[in-house]
Amino acid sequence: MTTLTQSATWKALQAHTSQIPHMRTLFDQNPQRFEQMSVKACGLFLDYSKNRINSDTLELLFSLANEANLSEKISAMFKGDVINNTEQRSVLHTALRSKADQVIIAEGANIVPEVQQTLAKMAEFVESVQSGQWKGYTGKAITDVVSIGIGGSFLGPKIVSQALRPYWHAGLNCHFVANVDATSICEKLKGLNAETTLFVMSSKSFGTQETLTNTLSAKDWFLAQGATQQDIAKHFVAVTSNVTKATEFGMDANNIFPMWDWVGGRYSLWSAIGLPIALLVGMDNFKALLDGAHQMDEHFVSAPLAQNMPVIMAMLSVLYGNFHGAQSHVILTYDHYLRGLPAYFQQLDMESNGKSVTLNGTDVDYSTGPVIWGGEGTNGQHAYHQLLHQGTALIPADFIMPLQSHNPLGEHHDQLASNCFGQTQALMQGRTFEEALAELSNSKLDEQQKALIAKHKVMSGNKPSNTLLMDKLTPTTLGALIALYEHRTFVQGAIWQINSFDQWGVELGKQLGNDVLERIGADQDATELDSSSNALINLYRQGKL
Ligand SMILES: O=P(O)(O)OC[C@H]1O[C@](O)(CO)[C@@H](O)[C@@H]1O
Repeated sequence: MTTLTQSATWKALQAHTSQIPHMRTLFDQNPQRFEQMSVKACGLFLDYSKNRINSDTLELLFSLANEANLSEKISAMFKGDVINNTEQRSVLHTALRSKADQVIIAEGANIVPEVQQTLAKMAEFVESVQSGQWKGYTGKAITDVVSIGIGGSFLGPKIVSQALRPYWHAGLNCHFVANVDATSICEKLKGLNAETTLFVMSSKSFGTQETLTNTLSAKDWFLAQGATQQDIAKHFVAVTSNVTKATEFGMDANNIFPMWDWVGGRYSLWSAIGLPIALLVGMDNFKALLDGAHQMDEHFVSAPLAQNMPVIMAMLSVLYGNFHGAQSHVILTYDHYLRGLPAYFQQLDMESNGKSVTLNGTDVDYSTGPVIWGGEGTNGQHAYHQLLHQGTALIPADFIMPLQSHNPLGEHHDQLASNCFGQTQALMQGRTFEEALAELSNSKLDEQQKALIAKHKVMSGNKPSNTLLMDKLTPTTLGALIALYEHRTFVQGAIWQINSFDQWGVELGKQLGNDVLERIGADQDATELDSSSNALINLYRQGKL
């Protein structure tokens, strides 16, 4: 048994949460609830008043954070301590958005100058591609970028580029390939012109099967269009921490942008892995993105726990996961440009906190990371919101919305906002049997039928949600928003005493995948695995059922 579940605060929270009244009552009891339970930081506004909390709950949650030595753990990360203990690595994605004059030490050296040099190299490259100075093998400017990478080397560039669509440089388009399924790359290459296409291959390790295979296929395609081996340097660049492997693979040394072991894949969009973003939105906007994240870093390290946005959001998630039995958390973006964010936060949180042993190897006896999922509003309202309102699972929700649209059109944004706020209200207050019955008062149904229908219309309410607002979706507010969720994930991991920065489960999948690939290519049927795996491999080898 871990000491966490034996602590007095843990037990006090267990007792306390069962006595918290319905949120309707909490709002009736305290007219100041919104003012007291909202916080503004780095261009973001968080209303967390629609949660199953009162001041005692918050006090207990912050005690839990203090007992976990949260402040010490935060400073350990920021100063480069080796907190990823299973891979013996510092965790310094925050250094990627630090100020140029900061000194941050990893493995005995100040890493800020390298970060700045890489940003300068990116700036030079971005400028030359955007201006048309960078020419393809027939002397034409680049019109299309194909970004090849997977996991953090895909989701960050793709989702941030999508979110910053209004900032794209005219004349450049970007296509993202991640999956090893040939359909993905074949569909993306259709219609592209090799003379004007630039491939950015992103792989921290330079050893990921999908990315290597897709890059080789991209090279084959490029050469098949009439280009020669010497032309490759004008059309292929790589981002990696394994420069040796990239050069051995055939990448021109001048076309390699470095990154480092102290940056986790799912935290890497701030590094040169963000090159496709910078190519699309320009270096000034990329730096504004970094600046937004830096602002959130400063808030995270300096704000007291009770006003610290990432800490508040993390502790609320701990509350629901550990004391109310919630097993999933939904992210609902009320902005079409942010439609990819749930997938980004899904990798960030689930790859980080999907763990079941503590840092020192003890089995946890409490829930850790929830299932993260979601989508864009209002689409979800006509689909899975039904379960949020009336299902048996408790699913805390984050609603995210900019106050101003990049595309103001008639009443669209008013309607979008009213749906967003209306949903949080409905989740919180629900509908009682009496209210449902009253709504049926003018119907022609008899009393028995009315009672039956009313029963089906009851919504218990008391469903928690956060509402996150920003003036407008800009590179800066987006940077702050993503860093907010990074730190939220970190705080949860700190409470649960797990390593949020390794991913051994994912690594096993890679290993077994390679093993199966060998068996698929072997001369004889597979016989050494379990009967199901053998049979599936052999069916595949036959190519038909
Ligand atoms: O950048 P790489 O080394 O190709 O890895 C890609 C992704 O693979 C993972 O290790 C999981 O598959 C992620 O953490 C990482 O972002």
